[in-house]
Amino acid sequence: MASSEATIVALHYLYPTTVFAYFAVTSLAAVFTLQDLGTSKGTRVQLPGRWTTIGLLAAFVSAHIAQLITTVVRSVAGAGRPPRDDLVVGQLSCVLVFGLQLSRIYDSQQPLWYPYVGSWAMALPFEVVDGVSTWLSSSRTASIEFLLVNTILVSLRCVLLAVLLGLFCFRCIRRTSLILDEEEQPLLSNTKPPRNNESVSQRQNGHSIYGSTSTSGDDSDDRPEMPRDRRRREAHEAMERRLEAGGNWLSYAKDFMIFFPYVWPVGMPELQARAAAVVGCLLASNMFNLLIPRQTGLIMDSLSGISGANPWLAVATYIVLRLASSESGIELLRQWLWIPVQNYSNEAITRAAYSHIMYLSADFHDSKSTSDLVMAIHGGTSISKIVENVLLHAAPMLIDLGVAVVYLSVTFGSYGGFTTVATGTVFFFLASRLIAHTGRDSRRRLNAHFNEYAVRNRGFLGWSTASAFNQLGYEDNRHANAVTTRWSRETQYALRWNCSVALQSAVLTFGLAASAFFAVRRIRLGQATPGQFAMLLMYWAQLCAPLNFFARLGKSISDDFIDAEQLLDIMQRQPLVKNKKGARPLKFVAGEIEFADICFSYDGRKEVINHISLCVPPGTTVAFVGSTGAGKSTLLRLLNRFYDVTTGSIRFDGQDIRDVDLYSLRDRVGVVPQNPILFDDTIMNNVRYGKITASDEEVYDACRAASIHDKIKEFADGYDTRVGEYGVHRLSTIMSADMIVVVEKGKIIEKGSHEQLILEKGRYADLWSKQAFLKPHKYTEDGDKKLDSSDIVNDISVDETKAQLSKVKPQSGDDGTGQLEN
Ligand SMILES: Nc1ncnc2c1ncn2[C@@H]1O[C@H](COP(=O)(O)OP(=O)(O)OP(=O)(O)O)[C@@H](O)[C@H]1O
Repeated sequence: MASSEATIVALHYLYPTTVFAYFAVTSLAAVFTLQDLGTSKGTRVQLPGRWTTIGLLAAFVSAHIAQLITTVVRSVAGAGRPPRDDLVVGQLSCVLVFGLQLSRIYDSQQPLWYPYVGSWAMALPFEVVDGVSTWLSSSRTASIEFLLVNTILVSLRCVLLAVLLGLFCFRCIRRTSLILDEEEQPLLSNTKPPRNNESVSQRQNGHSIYGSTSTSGDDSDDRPEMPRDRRRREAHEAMERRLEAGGNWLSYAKDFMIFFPYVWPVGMPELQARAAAVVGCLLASNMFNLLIPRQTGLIMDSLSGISGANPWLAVATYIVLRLASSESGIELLRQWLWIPVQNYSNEAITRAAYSHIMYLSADFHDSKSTSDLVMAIHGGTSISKIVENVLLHAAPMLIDLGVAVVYLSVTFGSYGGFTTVATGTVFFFLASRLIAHTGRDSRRRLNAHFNEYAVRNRGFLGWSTASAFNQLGYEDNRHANAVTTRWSRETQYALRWNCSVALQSAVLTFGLAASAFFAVRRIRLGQATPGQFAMLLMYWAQLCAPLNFFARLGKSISDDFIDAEQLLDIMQRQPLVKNKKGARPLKFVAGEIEFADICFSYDGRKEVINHISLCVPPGTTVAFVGSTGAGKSTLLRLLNRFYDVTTGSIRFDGQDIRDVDLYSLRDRVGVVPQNPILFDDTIMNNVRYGKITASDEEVYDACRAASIHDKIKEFADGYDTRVGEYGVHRLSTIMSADMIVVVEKGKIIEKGSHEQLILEKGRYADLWSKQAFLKPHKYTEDGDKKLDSSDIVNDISVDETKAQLSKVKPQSGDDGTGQLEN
């Protein structure tokens, strides 16, 4: 008899535990393998109508609640004592497990079937066995009314489960016949394809598919997408693409392994030892988390005389434990150990990312804005945050929670364990849902905030235009709307945030209330001491932090992955222009350059350089002249191998520049670009930039060779004169060049000396006649001369200018935007 009783007790615990374990494992597997993400990999069997399922499951949960009430009423009213633990905890657990299923089905438009259907199939035999065993064990002791109600409720639950399973089977059969029908349908459906810019997440039932990190949803504004939003959207889409390609989170995370050498201090035993010691500290913290509340209980028991222990000793032990676990104890040690490891990781990632980016070729740099690159490097530090979150926070907290459940179950019986698990589960689901909602409100709030600033800035910047068009009122209104929207969203966010905090705290308080109730009951039965009650209160307060952390963990990891996405994409790129295998250093002979019938296109569609052939003999000066966009800069970029020509070849002293070592080539080619950001420095440092290790004497020699040494010496500060930004292209240099090459639409249309081209009265003369090179400079508000990036310093005298202009006859139909490169 005792053994059958024990079997029934075990059954009451086994039923919800088995179903919950199955449901949790299969749900996690579905999330992990992305099966819960909808239909992108083909249609799948759906649960019977969502609302039908919700209705049937709600009735099933209600039947459990009804049975719980019946059990409590029967025990208290009949026997005058509380019901057995297994009966109450068993029923409560069933309410929790199936209540969770209910809330998840309610939340999801297309729930994945097998975690649910599988658990219903498992529940059915448990229900039958439970019903029969209760009948057999209580038939002699219980009243006929109780047996009747119990039988009705158990039968109802069995019927509900059978209906749910039956409906699902019916669905399966119908789907099979639909598939057979579909095989006879035309291949092309009438369904509209998704819009190009529609992200995968938006295609999945209007929901974000990867948790709460959606950038879609109703947080969009009418305003144009800001760089911050664009970066986030692109990273989010890249994440979705890679997730879909990988098929599960493990494959997805595997790509991030390229960061491993930066996160884990490979080859640095001291740092590795520190990381290992940190794990020890975490385990010690886990121990303190248990020992401190326990010691509080022991103090209480010693003070009340229950335990007979020395209260002074108990308090002293408490103080020691407290100190050891505090910021002056184990925390300090942990930080001391961990900070160098953490900083190593941030430093290594930042340095590796910068280096990698700097060695990528021009195609990459031309396609990215500086802010994109800066933000990508910044986002890379999230990698170490993920590792820290998982290893240093999640793992110890999981241990804390596990210990809590076991310890409370041992001290206060199954009720104690159950209330902890139940509160934790409800809190987790509630908090993660609330976080998703507040996350959306937070994005809306931030967007409104940035919009307000943008409108205000535009208003100030465009004040003269708004005044001239008499639109100050319109701008004022626009600003007022932006401010109102921003503050209404701030209010919305603040309210939702506070409500969500209140709700979470209420769940914890109810959990505490239930635990306290069960604890008091046990103390009154003499099964626990008042000291253990004090321990419970303290322990419970300690559990809030891990619960809060876990509720945010999913979103925080997913956000960190998104932040690191851009850097991952960059780190996976390889330069398009790189050294050939076995490339030899350039052999410098005299410095002859030959463009041999070269063609080039940036995008593979539009020819930017179109069959150009040109030979530049050693020691000659060639100036490239032509309209904006003619291809002058591109020619020089090709010479420097920023890109490789599509056809033809560029030869340096007879060697194809693609065959020689890239860096030996660049050692020989000096370029001063139109926007020489790095050249706002002294003449000495500018000349030395070509060879950083050059001595002053070598710099003088180079300038003597270029016949500018004497001129530089004439300046007040000589070689220490600062050239300033954008001050290095001179008109006189172009006029005195040995050869001027006029480029138009990627072709050479004229070449010769200045005098020859002026006399030819072609395009070059045309540019002169339009005074394209002689346009007055713009002046800043302070009266300083301001140069555009493409400006050329007009350093020829007024008389010389007049003389040159008199040689050319004005012609019509020119855009007058000619520029020079030399
Ligand atoms: N990175 C790039 N990607 C795609 N197209 C480019 C890129 N750089 C230049 N182009 C295009 O190639 C053409 C030639 O540009 P290039 O800069 O060589 O002209 P340019 O003669 O030097 O003009 P400017 O005098 O204004 O500097 C233009 O149509 C330009 O828009």
